[in-house]
Amino acid sequence: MERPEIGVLGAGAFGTALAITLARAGRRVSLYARDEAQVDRMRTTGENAARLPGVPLPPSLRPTAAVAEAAAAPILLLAVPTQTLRRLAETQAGALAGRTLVACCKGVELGSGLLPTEVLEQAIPGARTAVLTGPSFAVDIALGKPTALTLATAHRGGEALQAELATPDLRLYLTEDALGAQLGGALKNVIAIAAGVVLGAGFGESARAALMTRGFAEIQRLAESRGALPETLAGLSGFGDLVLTCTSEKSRNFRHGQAIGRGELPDGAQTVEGVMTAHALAADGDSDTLPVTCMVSALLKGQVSLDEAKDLLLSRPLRHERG
Ligand SMILES: NC(=O)C1=CN([C@@H]2O[C@H](COP(=O)(O)OP(=O)(O)OC[C@H]3O[C@@H](n4cnc5c(N)ncnc54)[C@H](O)[C@@H]3O)[C@@H](O)[C@H]2O)C=CC1
Ligand SMILES: O=C(CO)COP(=O)(O)O
Repeated sequence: MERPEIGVLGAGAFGTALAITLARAGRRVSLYARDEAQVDRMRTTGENAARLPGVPLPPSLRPTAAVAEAAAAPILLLAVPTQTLRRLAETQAGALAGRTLVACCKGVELGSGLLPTEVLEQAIPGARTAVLTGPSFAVDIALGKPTALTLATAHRGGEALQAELATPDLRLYLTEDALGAQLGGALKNVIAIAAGVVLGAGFGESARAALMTRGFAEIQRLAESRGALPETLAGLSGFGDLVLTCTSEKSRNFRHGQAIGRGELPDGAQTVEGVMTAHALAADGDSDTLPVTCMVSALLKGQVSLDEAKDLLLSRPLRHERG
């Protein structure tokens, strides 16, 4: 029996990489981009030069500018930035209804404080949702390098979905803790900005390790207070992604922080999820429970200087390590 087609909505770096690995594994995949010119270029050149230059699109991958064509598939991967997810879901609610919707984004929505699956469930009542998250750079997935991710869904049918989305290069670990998986993925971007600031400002790798440790404690504190499972946070979508994003210059969040730490202007054209997520969480939190997040938000808004941020980041009051 032929396996169902998969629709990927959003032809950025991550959506294109996921479409490529699935198509390479023999799946029929349609990749929706809202920009017709981009679709024409992908069809004629056989690559997504804007986001993943040099990686060929397999023949079973069909770029399309018709959302209904991609959304005809029973499983849809929504690979757009968190802050644009609601608009996509609301404007295409009819086409998305009745499908399995897999959020492939990491962040917290500004204003509502909601996580991606919560946004989808609000925009499309009764939606069957999941989230695909964890440590992976799009370029690694696209090039067929081995990657392990978390597939999280609180709905039934997780095993079947796992079987549909796993590829030889993309190993998927299943959990029902969609809350923990999403909070880990959202917060690690904020900590990665802070890690970039620390290195960019020349505070050194030892300071970054201290910051990552405190950042991880912050992720655990917030997520567990909301009911996430500790093992989720210790897994790929939490600790795993924190390590990758805080230690690689391939990360846009890390590079964003690095530029700020160096006193340079960050590249405003990139998707840097941690910026809005920091503001969203800081709006709702306080510097006792979310010290790094609140500091990153204040630094990004220009409310504290780099020197003040350094003190806040690295010179916390002496106390017991477990505190
Ligand atoms: N790039 C990476 O290595 C990874 C990215 N992610 C996550 O994937 C999500 C997307 O990031 P990227 O693909 O890297 O960003 P990107 O900036 O490369 O692409 C975002 C794409 O979304 C499209 N888009 C925005 N609003 C849309 C709408 N309403 N309808 C259709 N398309 C729309 C844009 O045109 C753009 O092509 C983010 O949440 C990111 O954290 C997750 C893992 C790895
Ligand atoms: O989420 C990612 C790695 O897992 C990609 O990180 P950036 O969005 O910082 O590039």
